[in-house]
Amino acid sequence: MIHPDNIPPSTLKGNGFVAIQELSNGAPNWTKPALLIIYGDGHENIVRSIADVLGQPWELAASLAEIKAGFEGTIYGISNIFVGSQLQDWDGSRLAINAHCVDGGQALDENLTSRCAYEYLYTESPFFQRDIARFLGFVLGQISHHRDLTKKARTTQISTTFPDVHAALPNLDILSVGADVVELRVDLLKEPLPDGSFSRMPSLKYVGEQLMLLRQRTELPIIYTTRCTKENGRFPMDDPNLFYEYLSRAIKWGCEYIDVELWLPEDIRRRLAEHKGNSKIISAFHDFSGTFKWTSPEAQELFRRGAVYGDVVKMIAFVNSIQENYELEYFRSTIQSTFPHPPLAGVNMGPMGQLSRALNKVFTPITHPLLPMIAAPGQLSAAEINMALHSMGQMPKVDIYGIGSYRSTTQAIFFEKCFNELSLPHQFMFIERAPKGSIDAIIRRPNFGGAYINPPLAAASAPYLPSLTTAARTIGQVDVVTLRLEGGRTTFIGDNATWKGIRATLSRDFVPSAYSGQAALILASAEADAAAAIFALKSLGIGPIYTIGFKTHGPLSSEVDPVRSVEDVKRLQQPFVIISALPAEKSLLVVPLLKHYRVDGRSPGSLAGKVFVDLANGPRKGDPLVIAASSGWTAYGIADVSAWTTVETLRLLVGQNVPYDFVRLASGRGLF
Ligand SMILES: O=C1C[C@@](O)(C(=O)O)C[C@@H](O)[C@@H]1O
Repeated sequence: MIHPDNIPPSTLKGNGFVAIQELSNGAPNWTKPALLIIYGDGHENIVRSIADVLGQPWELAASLAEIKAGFEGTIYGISNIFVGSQLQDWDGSRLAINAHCVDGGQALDENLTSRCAYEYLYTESPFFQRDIARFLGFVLGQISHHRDLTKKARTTQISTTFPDVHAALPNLDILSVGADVVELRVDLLKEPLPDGSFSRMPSLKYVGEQLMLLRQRTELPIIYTTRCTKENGRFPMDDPNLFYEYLSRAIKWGCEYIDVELWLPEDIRRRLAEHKGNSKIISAFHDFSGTFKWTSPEAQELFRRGAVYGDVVKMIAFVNSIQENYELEYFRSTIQSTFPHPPLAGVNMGPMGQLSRALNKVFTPITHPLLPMIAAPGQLSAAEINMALHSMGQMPKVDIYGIGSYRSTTQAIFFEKCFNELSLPHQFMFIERAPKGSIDAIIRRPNFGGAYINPPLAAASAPYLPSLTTAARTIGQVDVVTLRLEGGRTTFIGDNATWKGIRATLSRDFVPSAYSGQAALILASAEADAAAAIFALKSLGIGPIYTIGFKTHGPLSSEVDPVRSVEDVKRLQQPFVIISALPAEKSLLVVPLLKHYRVDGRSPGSLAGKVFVDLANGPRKGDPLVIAASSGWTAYGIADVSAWTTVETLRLLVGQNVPYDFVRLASGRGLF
């Protein structure tokens, strides 16, 4: 492992406001962050929105002295007019975020930008609460895409080459099917000038707004790239400080990844590493000469240098022969056996290098037919890579099963669509199962490659699945079966994706710490119907859970208490989240509770942003979601949860990332 001598850990940013602790039972214990929000004149609403997303109370203040004397758990907002020069000697006791509304016509105050730890660019119309949740979740260290991606067997990055992100938006969902990360080629952006021409380089204002736009529309983490002219980009190389300026701003904007070219002076790369906060650095090296040698000592040295500041090291060379792919593979295996960290993304450019694009496993750059141009010679699409892998025996064709009731046949059609879109070789088969029928015979079929089961299987009824994930065992239900090859033997693993679907739904518009220590109320006719929801809530560090209609007995029962009477309801801690797992015909029973605990988040000091999830599936008389929304709840239905569950299921079964919005788009209204 390579350790830079003089680099402090990645939390250098100094946003030590959030203590991230994993409790012994695995549930996180998030501390409520202390924030100071600077808002533009007339845009104080953003303070309430941010507090909503955090599940914390808020106040507006007229001076920093007032804020310093205030409660730590309260989110304070101060107008950029009042704050003036006071920020100059801000003691950092709260993380300062400059919230700038780009559609208000107000100019950005660069002085404020430089004094704040982060800058949140947003639009009021349209307004995206989920974008705030994503930004805060990331900068506060509560969400780490990188941690999840490093666990994935293969990852890809789609290199967008649009001069203006607006052009990408209509097709973004389709473009990103199969991609794990999206790259914004900042150097390829073309900022129009009033005279109809384009500026030599996009201004920071233009770049910030383009980044904001992209982030509002994709759930994928973003790589922010300023590729220089020598490495097939357009960023001029005469002033390296320009790279510092653009890249350090990307860190302030909360970009998940920044691409830092290795030719940049050491001082610039070091300073970026020292201030990267939760952003990750991709150290990038490109050689277009056609003479680069993977077998040379120089190649090893380049990796070592990249590894000093890089969380990922990317090395890319133009090649002229197929032989050079074998040399790259040898280089890759040597590097991987010598340095467990950081991961190497190594590919060859040019038609002769395409083999390496199929073999590389870390952040493989991909293109898509809908992009205006390829970002580098020889780039392949996700579908082309899958076909190549299959033809080389690296992705054998298997049968993936959908096992379920008639109702889940539309889900089956969606799976087939995805397999086609990604050119996966697998065959999809749907099998109807009697409600309590065994699936033993199915998993023993010769070409079985995995299955989803909807409705799920009771874990206790499936002794033929000896290996269960912790989630499946604790929840007591299996909704996905995957295969693992161990020592030449195949093991079947029973997993549960539903809890992840529920958790993803809960985290869409609220950060994880919003749930910690808060009360939840769950309604169901039986424990089994609510188990995945309880597990999801516990994974977010929720406080007490109250149940109505059932009692818990198994491993989920700690800190879960049944509500017995109306008197009990009156005494309960106000729930931050209500989940109804009642059957469709009973789903209106939740309505009095939604009304009783109606949300009033408009006034300062009050705790807003409460969540209602209705898991009912099927025809019913009235819709509690409508009533919940009109009582101030942020409400989600089974379509949301099922779409997220499908995203998770696809990841588990075929290792491919398909965005939530694509699932919603491609499955129409009838998925569930
Ligand atoms: O670094 C890379 C890799 C790349 O050059 C390629 O070869 O696919 C494409 C670029 O957009 C990206 O920044």
